[in-house]
Amino acid sequence: MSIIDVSGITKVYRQYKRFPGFVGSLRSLVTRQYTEEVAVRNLTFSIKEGEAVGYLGPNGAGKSTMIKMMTGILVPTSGELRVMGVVPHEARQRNSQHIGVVFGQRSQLWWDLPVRDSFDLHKYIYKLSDTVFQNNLKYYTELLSLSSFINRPVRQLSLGQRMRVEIAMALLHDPKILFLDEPTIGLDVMAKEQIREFLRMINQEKKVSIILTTHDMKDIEEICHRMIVVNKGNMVYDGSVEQLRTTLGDQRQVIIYFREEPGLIDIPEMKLTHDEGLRKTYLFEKKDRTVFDCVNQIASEHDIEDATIEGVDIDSVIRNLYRKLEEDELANGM
Ligand SMILES: Nc1ncnc2c1ncn2[C@@H]1O[C@H](COP(=O)(O)OP(=O)(O)OP(=O)(O)O)[C@@H](O)[C@H]1O
Repeated sequence: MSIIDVSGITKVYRQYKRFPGFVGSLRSLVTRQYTEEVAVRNLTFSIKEGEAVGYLGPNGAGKSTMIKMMTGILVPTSGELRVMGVVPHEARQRNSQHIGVVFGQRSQLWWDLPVRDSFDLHKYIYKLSDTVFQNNLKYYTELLSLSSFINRPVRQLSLGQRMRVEIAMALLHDPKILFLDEPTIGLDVMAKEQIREFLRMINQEKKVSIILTTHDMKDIEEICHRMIVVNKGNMVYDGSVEQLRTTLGDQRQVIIYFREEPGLIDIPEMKLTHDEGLRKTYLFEKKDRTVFDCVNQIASEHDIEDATIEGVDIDSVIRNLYRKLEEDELANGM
């Protein structure tokens, strides 16, 4: 059963031109000249109950805009969007019963109040029964190890502690869907890992559907089965990481340690991606020859000390996809 249905959604931002100075500001009011920015362009997808979906794309691709439309904060310019049958911006309150939202860069907590008071306010706003509230508070306090700072004001918490509180709060009213915009941004490796483990658990055990945006591919690898990749408002991929690897073909990362500078290596299958002097990294993409064949040719023409051949990791898969998009744009003169 699908819980989110997005059909032909477009969001255009209108930015009014401002003229400088006092006279300018009057002119801005009168002329109302504007430019338009298409942040999301004719997107269609649906998300099923229990799915964990990574929403990816380079900076400015339109990820936050899409999340804001699904949570009802922004109104689409055109198209149809339903979250559990509800049009989010038309019924924000009803929509908020089904969803939890975490914005990594913006807190939903009361800065000067103890954590516990923010939870109490949430109980009041969502009209939670004492039983549901107490049970969930206990459950998330334990799972996210909140007890040592639950009576401290939010402003005294570390970023990692605050993120755990934000996530607990977003889940207190038992939402079916959790939206997270960059939940691990700025966290250290351990804190990231703790949050990923928790999200994986509530997705698998509590069947909470998860939609998250991130620039950290490990978040996707460890939490999401599916990823939607957008670029300049358009969808460029929807499927599993494995499928994307296959779609991009047989790619390998080849690192060669040369004894002396080799100059240009002119082999169509081998693209230089990282140049650190005598240590060079190439992306091998299969055309007519095998990777061993290509490395052998380089070894016969140059003095090399060592070479390693690896399958590409998920970071490289996405980097290669973004690079391909850029190359296509350049080729199309965009
Ligand atoms: N309030 C706004 N007014 C005008 N333009 C906006 C507004 N918010 C976003 N944009 C523009 O819309 C486009 C998409 O922005 P959005 O924040 O959705 O991207 P994003 O994929 O979340 O980016 P990032 O990874 O950098 O957070 C960008 O070109 C941005 O400049």
